[in-house]
Amino acid sequence: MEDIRKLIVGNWKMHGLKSALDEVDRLAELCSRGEPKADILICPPATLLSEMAKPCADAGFLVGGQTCHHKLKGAYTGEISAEMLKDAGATHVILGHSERRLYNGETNEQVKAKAEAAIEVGLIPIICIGETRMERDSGQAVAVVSQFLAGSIPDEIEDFVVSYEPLWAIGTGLVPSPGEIAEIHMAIRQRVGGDIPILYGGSVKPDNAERLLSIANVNGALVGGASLKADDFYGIIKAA
Ligand SMILES: O=C(CO)COP(=O)(O)O
Repeated sequence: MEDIRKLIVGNWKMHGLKSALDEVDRLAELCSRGEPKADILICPPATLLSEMAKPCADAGFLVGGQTCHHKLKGAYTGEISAEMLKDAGATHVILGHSERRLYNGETNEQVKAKAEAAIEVGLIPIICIGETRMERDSGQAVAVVSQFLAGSIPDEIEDFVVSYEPLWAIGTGLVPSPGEIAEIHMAIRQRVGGDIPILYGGSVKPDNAERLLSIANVNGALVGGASLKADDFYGIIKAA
């Protein structure tokens, strides 16, 4: 368990034009100063994926998608298949992010089907789960997260990543206490076994990364806002 290599993921969400490639160059320069002790994965908007794949590969970074369709191909206007992500250079795909569950109505069943599509083409799904503030305040956090896990993870799956992202911590500057994070990550660990990386996401910043990444069973971070600027993201990578 202790030797799971840390994975630091930048989820750029709907941010980033071609000019954002400068941030990749800057990050590459910062990371070239020492051997990173973590795997670094950047999930840009799909429009940037192909273009970022080469500079990222040169710098030793992985690239990934932010979602994919559950069907491998077909008449689904506007959608992106897992195979297209893979073809563009992706190794991973974020699935079931709370923003997609919230704004696109994604259900556990859909997340599970998307994960199956991802696995079929050789992508590693990063399955996101987390509770609302109300669920936490009413003592249901562990139960909610366990329910998400049970519903979103395919039965026949070996290689995947789980990311615990409490909804109330995303973009708010709020983070659960170390004890609260440890409790959830332990519950996830008990369900997924010893080899699966479990990330924490929600207001991870350079100044709290070291503390968050030292909590038991926290094997990395899923970073939103602070992944957009290379210097901030590097601050988090360094902490790992
Ligand atoms: O949603 C997140 C990453 O997927 C977290 O976003 P922030 O780091 O901006 O809180």
